[in-house]
Amino acid sequence: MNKAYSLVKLLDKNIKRVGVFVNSSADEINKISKTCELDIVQLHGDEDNEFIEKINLPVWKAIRVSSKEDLVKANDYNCERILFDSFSLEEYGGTGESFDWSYLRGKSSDYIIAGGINEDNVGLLITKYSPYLVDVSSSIETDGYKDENKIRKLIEKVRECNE
Ligand SMILES: O=C(O)c1ccccc1NCC(=O)[C@H](O)[C@H](O)COP(=O)(O)O
Repeated sequence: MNKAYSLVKLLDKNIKRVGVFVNSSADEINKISKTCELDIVQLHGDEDNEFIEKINLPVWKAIRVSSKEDLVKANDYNCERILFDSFSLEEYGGTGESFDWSYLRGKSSDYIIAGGINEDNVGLLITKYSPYLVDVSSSIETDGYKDENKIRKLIEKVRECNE
């Protein structure tokens, strides 16, 4: 937690601090949120509404998509935002794989989209589906660490969508 907090302290004040958790206890999440001065809690595990109610911060709940029926699950949760990510049997997130975006059927400005987003496909995702946010992980890493050059390239592609 000390390392997380030292990184959080380096962030520009305008950047939202989002903590990603997978099946942690509510007590632990609330404690880490407070210590690390998070703004948002992003839940990628099997958390339900009863659990979400115990979280002291706004919650973004991840739904892992393997069929178009999974998108309807967005209605099941009381939370600030829904994030659609790819389903994997092995991982709760960070798979580097996209789900079939055609399931979104048009504009998706209420939703956060994740899963296999990279500098080659982020433009299409934004122009075609207008998500509330895109959430990117493995494509901007090198050897398991975030790579500044890759992050810059991805941000350039995102900015090109608004030109
Ligand atoms: O990134 C991880 O390793 C991870 C592991 C377990 C649960 C969630 C995780 N990441 C959460 C994210 O929001 C990722 O950005 C999202 O799953 C997309 O990842 P990627 O497909 O690698 O861009």
